[in-house]
Amino acid sequence: MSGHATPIPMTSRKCGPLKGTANVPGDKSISHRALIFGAMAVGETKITGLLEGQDVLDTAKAMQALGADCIRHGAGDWSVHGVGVGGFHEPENVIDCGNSGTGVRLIMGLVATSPFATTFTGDASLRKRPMGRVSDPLALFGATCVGRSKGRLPLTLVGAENPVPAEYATPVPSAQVKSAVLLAGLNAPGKTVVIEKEATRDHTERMLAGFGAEVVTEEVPEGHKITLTGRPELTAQTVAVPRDPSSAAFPVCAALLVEGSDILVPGVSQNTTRNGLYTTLVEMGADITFENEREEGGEPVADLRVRYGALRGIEVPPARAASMIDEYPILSVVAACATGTTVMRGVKELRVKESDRIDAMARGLEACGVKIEEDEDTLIVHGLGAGNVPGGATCATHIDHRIAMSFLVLGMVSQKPVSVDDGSPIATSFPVFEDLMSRLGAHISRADS
Ligand SMILES: O=C(O)C1=C[C@@H](OP(=O)(O)O)[C@@H](O)[C@H](O)C1
Ligand SMILES: C=C(OP(=O)(O)O)C(=O)O
Repeated sequence: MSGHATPIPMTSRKCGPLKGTANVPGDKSISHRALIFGAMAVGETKITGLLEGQDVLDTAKAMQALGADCIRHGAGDWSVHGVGVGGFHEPENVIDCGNSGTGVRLIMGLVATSPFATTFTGDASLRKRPMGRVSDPLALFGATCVGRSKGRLPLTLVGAENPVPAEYATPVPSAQVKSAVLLAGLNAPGKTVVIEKEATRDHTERMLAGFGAEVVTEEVPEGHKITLTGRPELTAQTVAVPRDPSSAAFPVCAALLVEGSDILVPGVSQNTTRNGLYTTLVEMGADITFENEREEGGEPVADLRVRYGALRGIEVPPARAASMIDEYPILSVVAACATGTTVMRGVKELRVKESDRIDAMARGLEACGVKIEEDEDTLIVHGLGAGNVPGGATCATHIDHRIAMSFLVLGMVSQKPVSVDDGSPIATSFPVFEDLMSRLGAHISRADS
């Protein structure tokens, strides 16, 4: 049964200017998909820059359990020997996706059109998250799911023996739901269609095309329509994973807030379905330059030069939410240190992430002396201005890596240190966070050190 590591309390305190180069790890979304597509392709897929965070390692184990061989050659350097579309076998044991919503939801899609049973579980955070948003559309292909009440994990999915293609309009903006449907569609005959009102991250569509599937995205009155032709032959590829803009957000925001900082964050994906935070920070007055813009591994990337400067609160357009969904926790820290009010609306999806992120940030910021307002779909932060956040609290992270990293960034600029009750979940997405931030000049310590 999935557990979760022994809690690691951590504290972050005021530091001098952050300086140097921050080589953040590979993109988590692309890393999951590189392993999954490699597992479904014929031949050997070579991956460089793979994120070796626990979420991605759990997906590698799952691919292995389904019959694909995932081999590590060195840091971030992996190969996958795929079994071809429809070539998976029934796993002998429960698939444990740990803390990863992306892992479990994409793999549910992957096995929904294969004629065997797969049982999924995860840690205490993942077992609270809604899976009905994926099992509902997968039923259209002929799959059945039995889980705990409200579709919670553990659940068993029995894949369709004679899958039929499906057409599905996603009721929530979710790349995980979209991807689960498209992955199921790969082993169904005919055309599978997903319609989403707002564009969400498009790594699945890009990678489907890159591995040789026929996939067409069109603008229609309802939003974006993606049509996939089923039962393609996917051919093994070489995948260079760009650096993760969601991980880069932490050193970038820390450098914007810590007086005198000047850092370089090279090779960060600037995919427009992911870069909403950077647009928002620039609107707040951030000194970020996007240097050496180029294409790497099929994604637009840039080197970010980031310098400290005063920031002002803004109203974040709700239409931008999907492109910065994982960045609201760190944005709310930036907002607390800006002058004026930052209004974040249209963010209710944050309530079903690794934790209820609106609640987790609101309670922690309040404990650190920041005034906030919230409702089901909104978080409003009343900024105190640079250097004026009192801090001095221990914030609960609720098994959520982004909450832990956000409060540790706050500790770098608050008057008194900020602690988190458990920094262990940071290893799911950014295992080198402490080391990387310390090299830049941050003071982060563990309770036992
Ligand atoms: O598809 C993906 O890789 C992801 C999609 C997003 O989740 P939703 O699909 O739930 O919005 C995001 O929050 C998550 O970190 C990664
Ligand atoms: C929401 C996240 O991941 P997942 O849904 O894959 O657990 C995240 O990394 O912020």
